[in-house]
Amino acid sequence: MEQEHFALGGFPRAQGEAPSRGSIPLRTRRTEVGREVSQRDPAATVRPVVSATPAQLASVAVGRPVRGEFTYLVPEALAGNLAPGQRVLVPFGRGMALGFYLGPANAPVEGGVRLKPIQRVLEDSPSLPKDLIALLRFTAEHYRYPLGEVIRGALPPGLSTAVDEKEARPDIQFFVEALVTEVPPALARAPAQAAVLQYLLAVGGRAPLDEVTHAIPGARETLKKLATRKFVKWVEVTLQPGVREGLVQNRPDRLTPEQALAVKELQGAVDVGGFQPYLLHGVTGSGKTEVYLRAVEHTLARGLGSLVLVPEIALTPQLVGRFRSRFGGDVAVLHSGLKDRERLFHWQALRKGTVKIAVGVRSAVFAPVEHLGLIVVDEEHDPSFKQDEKLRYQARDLAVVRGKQASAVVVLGSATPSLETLQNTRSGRYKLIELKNRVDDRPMPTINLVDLRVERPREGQVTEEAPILSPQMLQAMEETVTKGQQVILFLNRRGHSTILLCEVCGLSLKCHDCDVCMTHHRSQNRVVCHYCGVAFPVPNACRECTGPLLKLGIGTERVEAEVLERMPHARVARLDRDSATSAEKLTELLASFARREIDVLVGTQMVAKGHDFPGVTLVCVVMADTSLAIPDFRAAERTFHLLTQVAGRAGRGKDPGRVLVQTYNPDAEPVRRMLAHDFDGFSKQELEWRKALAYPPFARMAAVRLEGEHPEQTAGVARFLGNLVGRHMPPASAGVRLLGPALAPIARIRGKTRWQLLLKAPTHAALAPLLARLEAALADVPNGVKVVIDVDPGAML
Ligand SMILES: Nc1ncnc2c1ncn2[C@@H]1O[C@H](COP(=O)(O)OP(=O)(O)OP(=O)(O)O)[C@@H](O)[C@H]1O
Ligand SMILES: [Zn+2]
Repeated sequence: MEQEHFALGGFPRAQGEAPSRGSIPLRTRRTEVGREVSQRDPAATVRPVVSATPAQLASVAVGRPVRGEFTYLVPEALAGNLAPGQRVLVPFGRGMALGFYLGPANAPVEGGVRLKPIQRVLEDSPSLPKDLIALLRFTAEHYRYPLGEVIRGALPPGLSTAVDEKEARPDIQFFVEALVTEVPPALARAPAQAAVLQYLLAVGGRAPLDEVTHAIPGARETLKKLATRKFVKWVEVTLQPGVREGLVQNRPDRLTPEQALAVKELQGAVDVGGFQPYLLHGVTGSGKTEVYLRAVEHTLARGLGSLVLVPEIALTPQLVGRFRSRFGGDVAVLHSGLKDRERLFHWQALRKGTVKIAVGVRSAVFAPVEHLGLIVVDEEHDPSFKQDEKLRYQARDLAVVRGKQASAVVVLGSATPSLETLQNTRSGRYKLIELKNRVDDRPMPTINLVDLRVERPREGQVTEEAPILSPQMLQAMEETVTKGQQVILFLNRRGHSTILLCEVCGLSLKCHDCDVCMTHHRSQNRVVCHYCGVAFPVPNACRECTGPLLKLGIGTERVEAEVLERMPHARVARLDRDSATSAEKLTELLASFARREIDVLVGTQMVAKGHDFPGVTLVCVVMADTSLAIPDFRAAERTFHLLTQVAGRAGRGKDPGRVLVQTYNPDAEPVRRMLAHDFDGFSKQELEWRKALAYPPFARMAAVRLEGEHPEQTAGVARFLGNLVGRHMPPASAGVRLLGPALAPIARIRGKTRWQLLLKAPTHAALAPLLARLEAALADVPNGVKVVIDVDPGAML
C-alpha cells in the first residue's frame, strides 16, 4: 500500500503518475519543527545499491501531486554546479518530471532504494530565491499541500513546466502615458476611448501597455485611436536597477503628526533591520496609504525590496496609481489576470532586482522580491487574503512568516483589524501603531440608527411593493443630493428579491442542485442560484401547489429601483457583481462616481472597500442584519467590519459625513458598537466570547470538507473519518476537540452533498498528528467523494 501517495482533494493522482516500485527516490519529510528526517519510503523494497556521501545527494521537490521532498543523486557533471532554487529535470515514476533543487540531502538513515540521478539542470540562475524556498516549504507543510505543486503554483507559467529557461523579453516595457489630465469633452461621443483614458488617469496617468489591455480588453486598438488624437503616447522604457522613472505626484508636503510618528517608527525598524511585525490600526481616512508609501520609499532608498499586498486591485485602482506615480518603473503590479508573458516578465525583473517593489493581490506573497526589507498587507482583515480552493493559504499569515524568514519589517494595516492580528498585538508579538484621527482633523462621520421594527415604512403590504427606505433615509438622501453631494447605499445582497415564497403552502423556491433559495433578478426577468449560477425564467406559480409567489427579501437591484422611483431627478447607479461584469464596466462606474456624474451609488460590499471619494457625505446601510445570522463564528466580526468600513466612506472630503443604519437588530453587538465607533469595545467583547468557546484566535482550526455525489456514501465517509479522528484523539487535557461530522451549513451545492468535520486545538502542533492520520486515510476514500483539508479555514459555509 503506498500509504503516503494519497490523492489530496482536488488532486486525484493521474493515471501512471505513481512512481513504480524500486525507482522511487527516497523521500525526505520535514517535521513540524522543520527538522529534516529521512523516511524509508514504504513503497521501496530494493536494497541499497549506492552508498553516497551527503555532498552527492540532492533534495528535490517534484512538480507532481505527491507529498514530501525526494532525494536524488547529483551526477558528476553537476557536482558543485547546483544552486538551491534551480529547476531541474528528474526521473520520476516511469517518465521525467520537473523538479526543484532545494539543497543537499542527508545520507539515508537506512537504505532501501535505488537512487536516481538528476537528469539535467534547466536554468543557470535559480528561479526561486532562497528565502522563498523557506516560505514555500512552510506553506506546503502548514496547509498540507504537495510542495512541488505549491512551487509550481507560485511560479509564472513559463517556469512551471519542464522546459529550458527562456527570457521573457529584454528589460524593455511599453508604457502608455496620458497627455491630458482629464477626459476631454471631445471624447463625449467616444465612450470606449473615454473609458480607456479614464482608466489610465485613474492609475496615475501612466501604465504598462499590457496592464491596460488586460484591464480593458480591446484597449490596444482604442489606445491607437487615442494616440492619433494625441491624448496618449507610447513610451518605451528600459528598466534599470535604481533608475526611477515616473513622476513624483500627489506627495503631500506634510504628514499629520500621527502619520509622522508612524513613518518614523517604521523607517527606524527598516534601518535596524530584522523581523518586526506591526499592526497599523488607523481609522478610516486616517491616511494609512501615505504611511505605506513613505515606508516603501525609505526601504527603496536603502536598496531593499518591498512587497505590498492588497485585497483587490480592480476595485481600488487609485491605490495602484499612488504607488505607480510615486515609484514608476520600480513597481511591478501583480494581479490575478496577468497574461503568462507578463507574469514571467515581472518574475524575472523582480528576481534580477531590476524592479524592487511588488504591489499585488494575495498570490503576490510569493513574488520573488530581492533583499526584502518591508512587507505591507493593506486591509489585512479582508477575507480575500484567504484562498478557498486548491492550496488554501492565508496570504496575510504567510506574509508574516515570510517577514520572519527574510528578517523584514511587516506592517498589517486596517481600520478594522482582524481579531487574530489584534490578539497578536495584545500578546506583544506585534507592535501597535495607531492613527486615531482622520487626515486634516476631519471628523469621523456621525452615525444614526433607524429601527426598522418601529420605523419601517408601512404604506404597502408585505409584498414586493413594500418600501424599504424609511422616511428618514429618503429625507437624508434628498438633502444630500440637493447640496450636490453624493450618497452610498449599502446592502450586501444582490438581485431584486432574494426569496420567492408561496402564499398558499409557504414553500420557498429553491435551486434544484443547491440548498439555497433562488434570487429574482428583475432586469433579466429570471431567477438565479447564486451558488451554481443556474438561471431560469421566473415561474408564475408555486411548483408544488400552483399558489401565487410572494417576492420577499431585498437585494440591491430592488433598492436601486426604489431610489429611482422615489428620487426621479437623482442620477443613480448600482455597483455589484451583476452590474460590474467586466473590469471595463467596473472602472468606468467607479470613475464616473469619482467625477460626480452619479449622485447615489447602490451596491454590495464592493462599495465598502477602501474607496476614497471626497464627494460622499452620506452613507446609508439599507439593512445591517443580512450578515448577522450566517452560521459562522466570524459572522459578528464580519458584520462589524463591513459596517465600519462602509461608514468610513463618508466625510472623507472637506464636508463632514453622516451615516444612517437601518436594522431590525439595533441591540446586536456589532450594530451597537459600530454606532458608537467602538472598535475596542467590540473586539474586547468578541475576544472574550471566542476565548470562552475556544475559537480562533484562541484556538487553531482545521476543517475537513467532504463533497460527494451520493448522499449516503458521503455521510458514510464523513462518519468513517469522524470515527478515525475519535480513535486517535489525544487525552482530553490536550484540548483537541472534534465538531461533527455534520452536514455543512449549505448542505448541497451543484447537486453534491456536503459534510464537514471541524477540529480545534490550542496549537497547530496538536492538530498535526490528527491531520496526518486523516491524510493517510484519504487513500481509502472512494472516488465519488472528494475530501479536502482546510487549515485555518475562512468562511465556514
Ligand atoms: N498628510 C496628508 N496630507 C493631506 N492629505 C493626505 C495626507 N495623507 C493622506 N491624505 C489623503 O487622505 C485621504 C485618505 O487617505 P487614505 O486613503 O490613505 O486613508 P486610509 O487610512 O487608507 O483609509 P481607509 O482605511 O478608509 O481606506 C486620501 O485622499 C489621501 O490622499
Ligand atoms: Zn444552485
